[in-house]
Amino acid sequence: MKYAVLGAGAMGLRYGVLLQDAGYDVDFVDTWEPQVNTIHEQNGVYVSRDGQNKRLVPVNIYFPEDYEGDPDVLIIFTKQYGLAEMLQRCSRFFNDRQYVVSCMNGMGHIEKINQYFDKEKVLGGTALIGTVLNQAGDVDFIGKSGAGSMNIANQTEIPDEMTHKIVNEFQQANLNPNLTTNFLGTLMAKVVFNSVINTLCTMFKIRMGEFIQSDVASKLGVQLIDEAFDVCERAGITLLNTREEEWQTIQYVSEVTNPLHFPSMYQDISKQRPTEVDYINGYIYDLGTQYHYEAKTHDFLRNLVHLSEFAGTFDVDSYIKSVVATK
Ligand SMILES: NC(=O)C1=CN([C@@H]2O[C@H](COP(=O)(O)OP(=O)(O)OC[C@H]3O[C@@H](n4cnc5c(N)ncnc54)[C@H](OP(=O)(O)O)[C@@H]3O)[C@@H](O)[C@H]2O)C=CC1
Ligand SMILES: CC(C)(CO)C(=O)C(=O)O
Repeated sequence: MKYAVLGAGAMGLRYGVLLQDAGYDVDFVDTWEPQVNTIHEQNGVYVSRDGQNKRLVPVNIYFPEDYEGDPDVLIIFTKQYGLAEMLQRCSRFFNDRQYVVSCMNGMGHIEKINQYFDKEKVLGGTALIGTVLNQAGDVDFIGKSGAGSMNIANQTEIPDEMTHKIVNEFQQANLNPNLTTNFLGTLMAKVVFNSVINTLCTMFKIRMGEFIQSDVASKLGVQLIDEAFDVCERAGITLLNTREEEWQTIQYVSEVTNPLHFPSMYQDISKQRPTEVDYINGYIYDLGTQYHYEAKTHDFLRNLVHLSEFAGTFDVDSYIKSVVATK
């Protein structure tokens, strides 16, 4: 099948390059000018694995307005806050035959995708696959080949022929897809995962493997998992895992699959970009309030991450000068 990846950042490049390596036809579409221009200038994207064996992979990349392809499947990997613009700019090449797969972190994307695609065509997924965009045109695949895995579910919860075809091609690309029939439970299980690992590693600027070595890792993780599960139970969402399994997944991915990974939220903070925390811890808190439950730890962490975003972009020199001048 022919794929178009909308959002050729870290994860879009990972999925697209792996599918291309497996022999499938892939185009990339991005709105970030340095990314598209650098990849054109270099005649490809530099791809390494755990920082080693850098190779130049030729890829076709376009701005949305220049793309003339006719893809069967769209793979969407923007940040939550960048999705609306991407969809709007790409809508000229959407049609009702296309299927959409998105394994973005957080919640909020499905409603936006449904403004353009019926739920029969939408597959939501989650990726336990760490990837880092070093700079425009240069991406690092974290973990050994085939080490990560993903879950995927139809929004209708009824897999059709096309679903099995997509899952099969993702399998050929070494993405280790696991097809489930619990849409919200699948997506929310990853939100819970990210609400622990992304947020805490970002706050303390540590890798997943460092976090999990700490004596307090399980105490912190279990508290956040418990609150998130309390919210989901009230909202009638049956998560894919039990509370214990969720913590075991965090342990396994941090120790075995991705110990060297700085979660994507940390990457955002370090590049002085906004984070997705409102769509992760913030989503859990906001969902809880609809059921008269306050997930206070999630709200507190959300605000700490916002403080960190603020501190990262705050112009300290000008502030000190202005304070000194008024004295
Ligand atoms: N990285 C990871 O390990 C994982 C990430 N995810 C999730 O996947 C989704 C995509 O994340 P990811 O691929 O990491 O995101 P990236 O930030 O690497 O890329 C997303 C988009 O952001 C824009 N962009 C990237 N870098 C910059 C920059 N320095 N300045 C301005 N714009 C930039 C790009 O274009 P444009 O402006 O067109 O959007 C890009 O397509 C998110 O929901 C994330 O949480 C899920 C699992 C793992
Ligand atoms: C931690 C990870 C890779 C999941 O394993 C992730 O979702 C992220 O970096 O945002």
